[in-house]
Amino acid sequence: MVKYKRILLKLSGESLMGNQGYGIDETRLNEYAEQIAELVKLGVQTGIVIGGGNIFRGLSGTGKGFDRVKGDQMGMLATVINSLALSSALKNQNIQARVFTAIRMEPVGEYYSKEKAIEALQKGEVAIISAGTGNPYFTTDTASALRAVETEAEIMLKGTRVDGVYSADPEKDPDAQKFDKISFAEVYTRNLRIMDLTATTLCQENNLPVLVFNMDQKGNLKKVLTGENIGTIVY
Ligand SMILES: Nc1ncnc2c1ncn2[C@@H]1O[C@H](COP(=O)(O)OP(=O)(O)OP(=O)(O)O)[C@@H](O)[C@H]1O
Ligand SMILES: O=c1ccn([C@@H]2O[C@H](COP(=O)(O)O)[C@@H](O)[C@H]2O)c(=O)[nH]1
Repeated sequence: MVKYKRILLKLSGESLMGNQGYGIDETRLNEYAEQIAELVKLGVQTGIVIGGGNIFRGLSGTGKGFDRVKGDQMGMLATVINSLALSSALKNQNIQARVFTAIRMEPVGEYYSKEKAIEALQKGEVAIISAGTGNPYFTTDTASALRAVETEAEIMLKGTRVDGVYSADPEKDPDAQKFDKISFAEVYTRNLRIMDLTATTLCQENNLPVLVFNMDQKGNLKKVLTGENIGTIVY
């Protein structure tokens, strides 16, 4: 018995590089694909948005003299690369996946529409929705929130490399305390940056709960779906 019928899974691009420092680590990619395949076999309708931080982020480009809009477009293309890699890894697990792109670029992927993505989900195909929102100055957290709301997902699962939301960034503050649950209002008042503010607002305004959990630990995705108490729920 699974807890959710339709989900939107946000994967971190940065996690996809494993210990390499750049690009895609095949071991990590295949581990993600195995975890997702388990879910699909349980009948969970699965939409996915992947970040691009393992390849390029627009903001870091501006520091090197890139035009911000061009840099963001490069970042969005990075998410397409990650999405293609994931679709290929899922195919190796005998899972049907369709890559949608927010920027038109057939035959690399199908141009995204809510209807096409929902149709894929209803057929039991994984809908990997890439190229962010298609617009600069956003992030893939915001794209995830947007696609979750559009595709009527019950929850956004933010699979990341920390095991939940903390009172401060746990990668910087060893004394940070983990929350089991936290309201969106408290995320604002405590200025917690597990997602950017645009994404947080979109989730809050549309009553979309977010579960933050460690995706790099094998088996965690299934635990989330079978109702085990891991991660932090933001409501
Ligand atoms: N209060 C907090 N609680 C937990 N994590 C936090 C907090 N504040 C900042 N973080 C950071 O947020 C990161 C998770 O964000 P995310 O998974 O989106 O990573 P990313 O590097 O932005 O990936 P992407 O490549 O998708 O952009 C964690 O690695 C953690 O360091
Ligand atoms: O809607 C969007 C989403 C993303 N971008 C750009 O892509 C990179 C990679 O995404 P991350 O969320 O940081 O992993 C991001 O830094 C932006 O430059 C975008 O412009 N619009």
